[in-house]
Amino acid sequence: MAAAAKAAVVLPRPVTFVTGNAKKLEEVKAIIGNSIPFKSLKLDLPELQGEPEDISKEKARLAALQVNGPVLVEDTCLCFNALKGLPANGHTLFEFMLISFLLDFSGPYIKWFLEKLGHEGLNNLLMAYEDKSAYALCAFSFSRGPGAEPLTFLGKTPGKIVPARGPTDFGWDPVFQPDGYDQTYAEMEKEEKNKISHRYKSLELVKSHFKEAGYVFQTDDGTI
Ligand SMILES: O=c1nc[nH]c2c1ncn2[C@H]1C[C@H](O)[C@@H](COP(=O)(O)OP(=O)(O)OP(=O)(O)O)O1
Ligand SMILES: [Mg+2]
Repeated sequence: MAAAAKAAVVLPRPVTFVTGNAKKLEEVKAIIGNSIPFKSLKLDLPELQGEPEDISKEKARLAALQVNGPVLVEDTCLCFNALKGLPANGHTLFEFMLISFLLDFSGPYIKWFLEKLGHEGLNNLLMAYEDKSAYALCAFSFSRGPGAEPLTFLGKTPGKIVPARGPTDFGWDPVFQPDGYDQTYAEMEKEEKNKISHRYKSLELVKSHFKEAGYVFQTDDGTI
């Protein structure tokens, strides 16, 4: 008798990528191509702050409930290395409070910092430090549906913070220069960014997971 094949996990088609950010969606479309059947939904999900991985997982839980099906979400951070190893002495109380806030939260709070301080302000945060190194971190989470524990996939691209160069249509792209390149993310061709970015690396892991898991996608009428 032939050995029984491992039962395939059948999921309703397609996977919904939930984001409120059109530029993210553009990149995700370009990177995923047709390797995963997906559609997108624009929802601004509430984001609990904390570790990037936890924010992403929680986003996936909420998204799965709203969509009532399989979802992908992602949370992206920009983290400054100098602000981690910083001694507290020699700083005013205000700076100390700001620094302790940044130590824990600079990554996940990048959206807020970018909105309030702009590109120049992000550079100024590092003015006193020689170490301008940073990393872009993307945490994709996939949930098979409401109640399913999300799986998280982290992609990280190291680089440094520089004065803004290039088009300003996507977040902090103009101030992030990846290691090994003399262009900022904003100055790079899209295809180039999508070959090395935090988002690309995270999505490569998502794609591998989908391949290994061998999910089978079923449409409403039951066809696969
Ligand atoms: O590749 C990127 N290059 C430059 N900037 C970027 C990138 N990816 C995200 N960003 C910005 C958008 C937001 O200011 C913050 C992340 O916040 P994050 O919550 O993940 O994004 P979001 O709220 O815009 O969209 P979503 O609805 O998917 O949560 O960094
Ligand atoms: Mg968000």
